[in-house]
Amino acid sequence: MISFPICKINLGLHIVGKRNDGYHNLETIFYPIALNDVLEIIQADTFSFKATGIPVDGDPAKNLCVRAYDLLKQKFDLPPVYMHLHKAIPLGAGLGGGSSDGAATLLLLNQKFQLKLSPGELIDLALQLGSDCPFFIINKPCIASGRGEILQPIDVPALKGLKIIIVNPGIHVNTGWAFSQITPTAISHSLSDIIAQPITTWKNVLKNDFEEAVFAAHPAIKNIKDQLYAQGALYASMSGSGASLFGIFNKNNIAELRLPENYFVHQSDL
Ligand SMILES: C[C@](O)(CO)[C@H](O)COP(=O)(O)OP(=O)(O)OC[C@H]1O[C@@H](n2ccc(N)nc2=O)[C@H](O)[C@@H]1O
Ligand SMILES: Nc1ncnc2c1ncn2[C@@H]1O[C@H](COP(=O)(O)OP(=O)(O)OP(=O)(O)O)[C@@H](O)[C@H]1O
Repeated sequence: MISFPICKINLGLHIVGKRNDGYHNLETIFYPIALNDVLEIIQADTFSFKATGIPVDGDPAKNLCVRAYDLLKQKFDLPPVYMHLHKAIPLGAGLGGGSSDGAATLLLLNQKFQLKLSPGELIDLALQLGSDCPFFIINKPCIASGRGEILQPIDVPALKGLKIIIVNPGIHVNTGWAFSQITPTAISHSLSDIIAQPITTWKNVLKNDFEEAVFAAHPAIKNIKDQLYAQGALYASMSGSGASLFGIFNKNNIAELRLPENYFVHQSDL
């Protein structure tokens, strides 16, 4: 069976409080983006995992696909499988690519071996893999709170018919470090009220709390946001804890950005 794990951007991201378990409560809107990896799972005589495409760092046994399989294996008598992950989503980019692969593995195995896990049970398992993982069980625009697992689907009419450009400069921002730089504050504007307004009103009110610290540490990341606005973006922001930036444009106003050749750039319709 094959699946196409997509990625996400965050429309607004507020860190609202530090929790006793070391994580933070946040409020954000997850928006799915049509940039995807490919994951194939086939029943086999022995377990194996192969990754191709953009190289994934670290121990393959800790890949989120393998961790998702192991998590289900603790609960169910799963047969061995061959898993092939082809990576196209940049890593450690604030786009949730690894989380999406982990969630896709849970969804595929649930379907293939008829495990009958409900969406709520899949979300609980996904949260054990990472805070961004539960969203990828749903894969529809959602307003999120808690660590990101309290999810409410939401319509974002302001984005209909527009185009997105994602730029990743390949700078790695450690997520734990980014959270450690934030002093949590109570949310002053309701995210759902903001995104119900026309996109031209978002610029000064829809904010990613990580930008200040990440831009201070990496001026090259801020420079991309400035370029996106200079090229006519209706709205531009960093996604997650970075380092990807996205700009939202009218279809007839696609940016011609002057970026270093090694930067990753993706364009798609919203
Ligand atoms: C920044 C976001 O991408 C926004 O969508 C996510 O909150 C990050 O989610 P993620 O990459 O799945 O992160 P995790 O693997 O769960 O956590 C990495 C580290 O980030 C910090 N962390 C993460 C999520 C959260 N709500 N509070 C935190 O404090 C913790 O130090 C944690 O050890
Ligand atoms: N399937 C996978 N795809 C990508 N990275 C993975 C995967 N499995 C494990 N990882 C590890 O997770 C790290 C973060 O990758 P991911 O693409 O999920 O970044 P991200 O969405 O920006 O997350 P973070 O916000 O934690 O940086 C990678 O550097 C890699 O070591």
